[in-house]
Amino acid sequence: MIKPTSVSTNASERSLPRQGFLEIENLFKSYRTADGGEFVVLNGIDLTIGEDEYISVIGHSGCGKSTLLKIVAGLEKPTSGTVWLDGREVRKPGSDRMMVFQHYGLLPWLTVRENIRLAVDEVLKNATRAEKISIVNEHLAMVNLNAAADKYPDEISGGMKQRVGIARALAIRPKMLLMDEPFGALDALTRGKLQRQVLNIWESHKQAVMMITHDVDEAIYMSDRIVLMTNGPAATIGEILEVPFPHPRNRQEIRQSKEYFELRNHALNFLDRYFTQDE
Ligand SMILES: Nc1ncnc2c1ncn2[C@@H]1O[C@H](COP(=O)(O)OP(=O)(O)OP(=O)(O)O)[C@@H](O)[C@H]1O
Repeated sequence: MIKPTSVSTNASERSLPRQGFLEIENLFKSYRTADGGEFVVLNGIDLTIGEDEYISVIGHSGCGKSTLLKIVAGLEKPTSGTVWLDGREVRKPGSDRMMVFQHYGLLPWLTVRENIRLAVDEVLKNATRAEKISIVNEHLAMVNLNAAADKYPDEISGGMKQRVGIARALAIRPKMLLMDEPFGALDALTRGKLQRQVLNIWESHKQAVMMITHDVDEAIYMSDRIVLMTNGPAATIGEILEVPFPHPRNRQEIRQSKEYFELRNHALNFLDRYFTQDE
């Protein structure tokens, strides 16, 4: 039997001391419409994420997942509410949070190595040249890209480009990794391999991760908790599901279990319920 963890929006609870590494408190986001009205995207999001917790966010298209991630990244401002990271309010982008996008965001005129190096130069300003070279090499190796280090983005596959994006994000040692459908553009085989690679890295250097996905199996395989969002407009968190499998996980093994089946069905039923309401 799947028991969603409670989703609290009780104001009195928010005055308790902060316990999470990332704390999203009573977050609202709306946009002005052309006719001067208000389009509410996020309607009161409360979420706490632990220092080494891997969280997935699932919801129907347009419900506001990317908006939520961009607010945590500091790329968008909330209309009201607050995001705290490690006790400090998030007001703008910072090197303590790195984003990985679905469409890579690599600079085409730089090689794989130079793309990673650029981020390291920008952020780790006090590192020596030798330290920077060693960080870049370490992260190239982490995602098995040594052989492609001197190639340009045009000369490598989509899966390899995504590995460069991940290496670049990790190389600056952020406190938190924010991933917006990082495997969404990849074929199934490459996606599976890269999911495992990201988990290997995360299992050896645990950190807070918030990942948007449309794939329930990916969310169960990778994350500690799954945040299910209701449909937009005015989306909020519907349920949060605990994933009961310890890391490291074996995809084939967990898929055989009754808990996997129940969790998957619970998440899919939640999404179906909201989809049906839309029709
Ligand atoms: N700058 C903006 N101005 C006005 N509306 C916006 C803006 N950015 C996003 N929206 C609207 O906010 C809603 C949520 O968008 P968002 O991209 O966060 O959804 P999403 O859940 O990530 O969608 P998808 O799964 O399709 O990527 C959408 O209706 C979108 O049109």
